[in-house]
Order: sequence, then structure tokens, then C-alpha cells
Amino acid sequence: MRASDTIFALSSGALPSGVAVIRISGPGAFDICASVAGHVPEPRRAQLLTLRGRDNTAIDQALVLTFRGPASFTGEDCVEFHLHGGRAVIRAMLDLLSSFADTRHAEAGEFTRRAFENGKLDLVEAEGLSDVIVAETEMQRRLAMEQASGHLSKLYEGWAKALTHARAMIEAELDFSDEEDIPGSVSETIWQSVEEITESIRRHLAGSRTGEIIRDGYQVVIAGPPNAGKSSLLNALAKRDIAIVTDVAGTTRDVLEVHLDIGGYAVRLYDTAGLRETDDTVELEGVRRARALLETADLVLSLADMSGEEDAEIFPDRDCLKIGTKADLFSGQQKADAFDLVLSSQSGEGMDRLIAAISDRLAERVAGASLSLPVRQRQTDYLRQALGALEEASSARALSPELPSESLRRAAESLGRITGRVDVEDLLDVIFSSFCVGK
Ligand SMILES: Nc1nc2c(c(=O)[nH]1)N(C=O)[C@@H](CNc1ccc(C(=O)N[C@@H](CCC(=O)O)C(=O)O)cc1)CN2
Ligand SMILES: Nc1nc2c(ncn2[C@@H]2O[C@H](COP(=O)(O)OP(=O)(O)OP(=O)(O)O)[C@@H](O)[C@H]2O)c(=O)[nH]1
Ligand SMILES: [Mg+2]
Repeated sequence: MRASDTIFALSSGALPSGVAVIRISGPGAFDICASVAGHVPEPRRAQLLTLRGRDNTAIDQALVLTFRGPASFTGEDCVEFHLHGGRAVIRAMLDLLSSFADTRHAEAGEFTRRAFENGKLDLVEAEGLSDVIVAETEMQRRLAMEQASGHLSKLYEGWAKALTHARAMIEAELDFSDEEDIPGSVSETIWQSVEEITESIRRHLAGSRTGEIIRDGYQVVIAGPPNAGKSSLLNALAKRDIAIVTDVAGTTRDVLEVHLDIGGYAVRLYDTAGLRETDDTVELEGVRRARALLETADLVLSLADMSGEEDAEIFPDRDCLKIGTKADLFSGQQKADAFDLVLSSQSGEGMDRLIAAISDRLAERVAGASLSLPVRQRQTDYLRQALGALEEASSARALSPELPSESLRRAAESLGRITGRVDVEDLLDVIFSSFCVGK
């Protein structure tokens, strides 16, 4: 892989499609355009041209759009062919492009990586863009847009800059410490601003779980004894026949997952094996997996058949809704009082109330939160590092004046790594390889 290559990829979605966009970026982009389209349109003005292969036969009529570097997404010369989205059309074009010298198909995220390397965006913005593309719900989209917008980057850069300034002041004070004319209050003011930043990072980190819930989804786990109607509930909520339902106790063994959109939030709903003592090796493994998932659930839907003897189990340390199932078979009132709500997957009774209840719990956790949140492990790891270094700086302050300076340097460096301002070369392969091809 060479950074000087000209790269190309289909940047639009699955084929066939009405229109498909092939994007080319790099030093050879304009020469390729001249060769294929017979002409390089004026930058940023789309032009309808016939694209021709090596033997001069027409491949397609396309809109051609050019960007002259550095005024482009990647910062390099870019050319876009907006073609008809037929499989053979795109294949012919991609084959033709790969025949040019020093020109190759782009790797996942390589356009965005070049944009990063050319200073068009920082790592937080790049990660935000990648999230914009995979966002499935309205709140995922908004959170991703916040990351892509640069607000968060400004916050981190601001903290890093203030810490670097504080360090410079502290070091200046060390240099002049023998002299009388450095006012003692300078040091006080500096330490106050360091404390304020420490507190801001602590508060910012406290929102990381909220960020994760919005980005990765709120985990709702359906649990309960065999035959309680767990799989039936999953199917009803997903409005699809996903899980096998039978009257045999112990039907479900694997964990099944569906993605729901509840009020714009991503919800990951899981169906699990019925919880009971068993000697069956396969079922035992199912129960083990169910219990493991229950450890991390944001919300447990604890089901029990209303017509049975058992109450819904309570899962300590977990947010939990006790749900009575098969309400269509049961008409007594007393029994319903043992549950937070009762429903029937078969008749649909109570399903709206369940969705409203999940939505309420979710709102309690995340609603009203600012979307200026850390969302990725990579980001929270560096924030924690920065916080740790700042706490060290603060406690070292009384011991020796040289110590805090080094801790402040490390804190600023950790913050710099989040945006990629501080050297992160070793991370780039990992970060960008998770992006879409063509992005
Ligand atoms: N056809 C097409 N649509 C697209 C993109 C694209 O590359 N091609 N994008 C790609 O992801 C997104 C738009 N993002 C873009 C970001 C910057 C520039 C650009 O030319 N930037 C220049 C000039 C800025 C300006 O004139 O304001 C620059 O930053 O210098 C273009 C697209 C979404 N839609
Ligand atoms: N009448 C009625 N029957 C239901 C309802 N929900 C589930 N059942 C029946 O109850 C039985 C068990 O349903 P499942 O959804 O497979 O139960 P489960 O909790 O997934 O069971 P396991 O996977 O074995 O743990 C099946 O025969 C379903 O048709 C309901 O709302 N009303
Ligand atoms: Mg089941």
C-alpha cells in the first residue's frame, strides 16, 4: 500500500442501483479522467460525458465531477464518475481504472485516511463520519453528526492547549523560583484551571455509558423459565418469525438478537434459553450464555406465564421489568398485580405498554443528555489516561514542583491522541480498516 498511489472505489451502495458513484483520488486522477472521459471538466462543475474503454468503445454516459486538490474531500485531486448502477457497467469501469499505472483499488477507509493525513479532518471527526454512515436510528445519526462536526475535537484540543499552557507556566516558575518577583498567585490561578479541566474530564467521562448506549444500542434481555413465552415475545416485537417457538420446554438454546428502533434509539433485544436446572449439555450451555448476558443487560424483561405458579424472577443489580405473559389465557386480576405489566404475544394485548415502558426506562438513562459524549473505547481509554495523569499531577504538587509538569505533559498528550494531533501512526491501520470501502 502506497500513499502516492491513485486510488479508486465504488463509493455508493449495493448494485444494481439507479446511479452509482466511482470516486478516484490521487495524483493521477485528472490524467485518468482525460483518458477515460476525453476531457477534464472545470472543478466542481458536473458535466455529462461518454466514458470510453481502451478500445474506444463506450462504457457508459456519466456525469463527471472533479475537485482540484487541496480543495477536495481527501485534499488530493479527485474525480467522480456518476454512472448507471449496473453490475456490468461498474465492473467494466473498475477493470479499466485498475489498468492505469500506479492506480489501485482503495482499501477500507482509505479516502478518509487521506483526508486525515492531509489535515482535512481529525480522528474524532473521521470516526464520526464512519458512524454517520452506519447510523440506523435518529439518535445514532445525531450522535455521529456531533462527533463529525468538530465540536468534540474543539473540546479536547481546548483542554490539551490549556494544560500545555499550565505546564509552561509551572516550568517558567521553576526557572525563576529563586527570584522574588514571580507573584505566588500565578501558581494558584494555574492550578485552579487544572482542577477545572480535571473536573470537566471527569464529568465528560461520566457520560461515556450514555454515549455507548446511544451508539451501540440499549441492551434489553428477555429472560425467564422455559415456555414462559420469551421467543414468542421476541418475534412479536421484531414483527418477524425469527425464533423457533414450540410447546417443548427448552426450545431456545442460542442467544438470538434483533435490532429495534424505539423512539429513535437503537435497542438490541435478546432472546435467551429458559433458566432452569438441567443435565442436558446443550441446554446447560444455553443457560450459561443466558446468565452471562444478564450480567451486562441494561434492562431485563423477566417473564413468567400468568397461568403458572411461579412469579417473575428478580435479577439483583439489574434494571428489571416483571412481565406476565399469555394474558389471553388468563382473566383474573390478583395475579396481574404481581407484575409490572401483563401482555399476550398472541393477541397483541399489552405490547404498546411494553414498548412505552422500555422507552421510559431508556429515557431515564439517556434523554436530555447533551450529545457531546465520548462514544468509543479508544476515546474513553485516552480520557481515563488523561484523568489519571491529572490526578497524579495534583497529588504530586505538594511533593516536588518538577513532578506535576511531567504529568501535565502526559495528560495533554493523551488528549492529543484522541484527535490524532499527537502521533498515532500505529493506530491508523486499526481505526480506518473498520470503515466502509469507498469511504
Ligand atoms: N458526490 C459526493 N457526495 C458527497 C461526498 C463526496 O465525496 N462526493 N462526500 C464525501 O464524503 C460528502 C460530502 N463531503 C465533502 C467534504 C468536503 C468536500 C470538499 O470539496 N472540500 C473542499 C472544499 C470545501 C468548500 O468548498 O467549502 C475542502 O475541504 O477544501 C467535498 C465533499 C457527502 N456527499
Ligand atoms: N395462548 C398463548 N400462548 C403463548 C403465548 N406466548 C407463547 N405461547 C405459547 O407458549 C409456548 C412456549 O412459547 P415460547 O415462546 O417458545 O416460550 P420460551 O419462553 O421461548 O420457551 P423456551 O425457549 O423453551 O425457554 C408455545 O406453545 C407458545 O405458542 C401467548 O401470548 N398466548
Ligand atoms: Mg424460546
